[in-house]
Amino acid sequence: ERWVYMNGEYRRKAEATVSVFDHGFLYGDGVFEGIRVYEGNVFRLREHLERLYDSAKSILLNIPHSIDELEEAVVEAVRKNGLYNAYIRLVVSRGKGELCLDPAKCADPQMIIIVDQVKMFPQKLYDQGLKIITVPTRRNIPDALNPKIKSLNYLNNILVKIEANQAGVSEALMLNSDGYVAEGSGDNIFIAKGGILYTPPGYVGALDGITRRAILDLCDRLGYEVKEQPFTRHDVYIADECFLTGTAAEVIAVVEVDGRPIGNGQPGSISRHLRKEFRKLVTVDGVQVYP
Ligand SMILES: Cc1ncc(COP(=O)(O)O)c(CNc2cccc(C(=O)O)c2)c1O
Repeated sequence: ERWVYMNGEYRRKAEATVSVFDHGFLYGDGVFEGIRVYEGNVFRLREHLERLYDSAKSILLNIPHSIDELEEAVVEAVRKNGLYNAYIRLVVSRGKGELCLDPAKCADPQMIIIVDQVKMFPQKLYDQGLKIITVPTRRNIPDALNPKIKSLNYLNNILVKIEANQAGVSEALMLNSDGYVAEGSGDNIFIAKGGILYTPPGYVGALDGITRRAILDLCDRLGYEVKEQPFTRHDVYIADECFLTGTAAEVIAVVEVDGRPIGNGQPGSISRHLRKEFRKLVTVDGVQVYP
């Protein structure tokens, strides 16, 4: 039986409900984080919380807790559920309001912490690599709804997921309005060419992924050169390797994009190496829940 943290108290899953007048439900007015627990370690919890507060600040949503209090609440929620390997969904919604957009009419933001089992890609996709496509749906332009804000507004991503489903693939890439590769529906992208790694810089318009940052740190430590510069679908097609990074995906190789085999069509040596090293990182880099 799972416990859900809601605004300072725990409720059973069945009682963990929000009002139909909650603007998170009505308009996607809120922010969230997806975090993983590995063997009792909440991977990079502080970085996730800092991003949550940045996203909230950007939409002028006040989180009624300090970041230290929230860190404590997350650790406590994991402990309360007695899980060592889990997926945490942190949600802050604008809260109950009137049937109009005005956030000023919402008095009590909802602070929710869900702790549950992890849903991942099947192991065979890690061994064989993903076949993905690029889709016509572009990533939100930064001067509309900035893709760096991890908001509850995931329709841009869901539309991409629908196009992936229609094409019978498990992930799809969005371009930005200039035609440069931005990211997947729920993950960041890296390619490798001639031993050098490339990943889109922030200004292309993508979520500043925590896993992406962890891979950049790993590349630094392992001596892989990484260039944060824009690239196109062509650059992906002719790359030696391609892989995606994200809390759910972790590090997963891409072996085909729009029908073009990437490299020799097998997961590449760099992505295999980085995935191995990443798996070592996740049990130590973060906050331990249990003594
Ligand atoms: C649009 C987008 N881009 C990149 C990432 C990777 O960011 P992190 O490395 O910080 O996770 C995300 C995060 N995507 C994400 C996070 C947690 C769960 C799920 C899910 O598909 O259930 C998806 C995302 O939603």
